[in-house]
Amino acid sequence: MEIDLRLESSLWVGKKRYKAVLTGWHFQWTEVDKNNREKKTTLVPVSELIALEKGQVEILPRKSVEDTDKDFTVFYVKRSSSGGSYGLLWQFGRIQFSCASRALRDQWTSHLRAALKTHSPSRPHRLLVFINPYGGKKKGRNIYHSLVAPLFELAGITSHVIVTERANQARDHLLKKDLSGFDGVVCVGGDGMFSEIMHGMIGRTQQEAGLSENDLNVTLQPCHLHIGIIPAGSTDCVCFATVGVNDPVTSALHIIIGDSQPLDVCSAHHPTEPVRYSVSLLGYGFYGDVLAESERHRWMGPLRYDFSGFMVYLSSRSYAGVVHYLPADPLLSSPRDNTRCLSGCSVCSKSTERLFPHSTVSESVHSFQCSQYRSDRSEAGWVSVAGRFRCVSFTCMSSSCPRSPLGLSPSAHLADGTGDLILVRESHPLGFLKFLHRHTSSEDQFDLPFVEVHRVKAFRFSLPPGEEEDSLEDMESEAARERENQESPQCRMDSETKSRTGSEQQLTDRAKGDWSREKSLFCGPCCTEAPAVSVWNCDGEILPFSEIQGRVHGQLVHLYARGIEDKAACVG
Ligand SMILES: CCCCCCCCCCCCC/C=C/[C@@H](O)[C@H](COP(=O)(O)O)NC(=O)CCCCCCCCCCCCCCC
Ligand SMILES: Nc1ncnc2c1ncn2[C@@H]1O[C@H](COP(=O)(O)OP(=O)(O)O)[C@@H](O)[C@H]1O
Ligand SMILES: [Ca+2]
Repeated sequence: MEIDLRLESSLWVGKKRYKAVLTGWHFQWTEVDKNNREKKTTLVPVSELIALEKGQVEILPRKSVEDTDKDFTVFYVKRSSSGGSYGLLWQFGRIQFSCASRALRDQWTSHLRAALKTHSPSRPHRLLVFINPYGGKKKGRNIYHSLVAPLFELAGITSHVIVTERANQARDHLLKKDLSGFDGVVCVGGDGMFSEIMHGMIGRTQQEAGLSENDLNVTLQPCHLHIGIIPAGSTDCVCFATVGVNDPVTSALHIIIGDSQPLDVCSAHHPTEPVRYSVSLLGYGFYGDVLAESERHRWMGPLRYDFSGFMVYLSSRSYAGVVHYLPADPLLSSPRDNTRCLSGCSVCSKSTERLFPHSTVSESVHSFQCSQYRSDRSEAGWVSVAGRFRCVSFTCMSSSCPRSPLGLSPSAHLADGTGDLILVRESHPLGFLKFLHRHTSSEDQFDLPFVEVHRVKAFRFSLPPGEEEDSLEDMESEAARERENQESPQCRMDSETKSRTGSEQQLTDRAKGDWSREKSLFCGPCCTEAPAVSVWNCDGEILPFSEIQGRVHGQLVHLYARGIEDKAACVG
């Protein structure tokens, strides 16, 4: 039964009179001057009310200034255009109303509370918060306690906070500990920390569903707990690409009002390794090398990527490989259609209907995706491209971030069940610089003769025939044999043996995180040959192998976000 939540009366803010109206979905107030003329109206969707308190209340520091029995204070989401070129910043607005009587005040507060309950039902009440104290500029703890916790408290959210003491603590907690009673998980950190939490959540969901996540053919179950991201990392790409800004208060407000944004996830498989998941970047070649190089310069903080990017650019490497991909339906969208995935995106909404056609989400997802993928696994429809590449990148979303406001693939969609595969062939260094530089402006980085981009559902990358990768154990034992043989520092291998053992040694070193031998691999100035293989950058984590199979799982996780809001539509 629909409760009548409509209420209208005069209210006062200081000495000014306002006409206040609650329609159920919206709460609005309009200043009325002495001649009864209406002036500016503020309209707030009920779903964007943050909190409601009797009396006159301040936060930061939180105190009740004056608890008069005719007053109430409303906290709500207020938008402002960000300094950058992209999304909208959210701040909290606060207004104190005075009523003609205590009875009217109580009527307003009870109506507003009832409207909130009816029209904003999916707000979290209890959250599990993980803070990485070492992410980005190491300010995670401070950001959470000074900017976020007071807002959660105001909104009546209780949180269990864990400041991590080691890498993968959050992942292990999510895999093993009791999560009952929590409505969502909050990640205070960067993309690496988000990745850890995502791995924990996806793993836990599959465990509970009795599914083997390492099996490429298994259709994974979507996670039911939402993830909130408070940006406190180096790239903050997942936050930036799903909210439009990397601002802790904006993200906290999206969490409080229980926004929901589904997100595609790519699973990356290798025969001998556990599955890894990626949302922002699976990159071989340039981005793999940048990440590997940057690990040596972690002390530089976020700048390590720029420094390493510069160094790797100078090394001007390219790598041989064969890429196979399964194109997505070109009638639905294309990576070069010049559209942007914005809040309420119709391509993503249609995908939701396609991915989850019935009301019981889990059953329908399972049957639909299984049949879809079975046909995907046949070679029918797959396309292959061989060559030498400066980079092979795959992203499930635009991957916009402060470094690249439109992102790796500006027209990619957050939740359409596809990802964009970007192939950059060997080219003149200046051409590659042009490609990179276009990421920082609105110029089309795909409009270059050595670049191609494909919207795909799955892909795989292999080394050229005859150069396939052995298992890591094989490589390690071969590398050990090789080291024994190399007691004399002379350059004595024939070029074929050299490149083969060289590439295997590199992978072995990289697998162990040992980059120190990189230069000495090619015994001095007489051998200036570049390394034959690179590694994968999986959302900021090194995957120490070359051959990989990737598959997109549509809308596998949900974030407390709503996509990027259209500036023109939202700021009046
Ligand atoms: C000439 C300017 C070139 C600017 C090129 C910008 C490309 C930016 C693409 C960014 C994609 C980001 C995808 C996200 C990846 C993150 O998951 C992941 C982990 O993040 P976390 O540490 O916060 O946990 N981040 C990364 O792997 C970092 C990748 C960043 C690559 C930056 C490369 C900078 C390149 C500078 C080249 C300079 C060449 C100058 C030659 C004269
Ligand atoms: N307490 C900790 N000590 C060391 N590493 C941690 C800790 N907590 C999380 N990590 C790891 O730190 C890595 C980087 O974290 P992230 O928050 O993404 O920062 P950044 O954006 O600067 O890389 C993540 O892979 C995460 O697993
Ligand atoms: Ca997508």
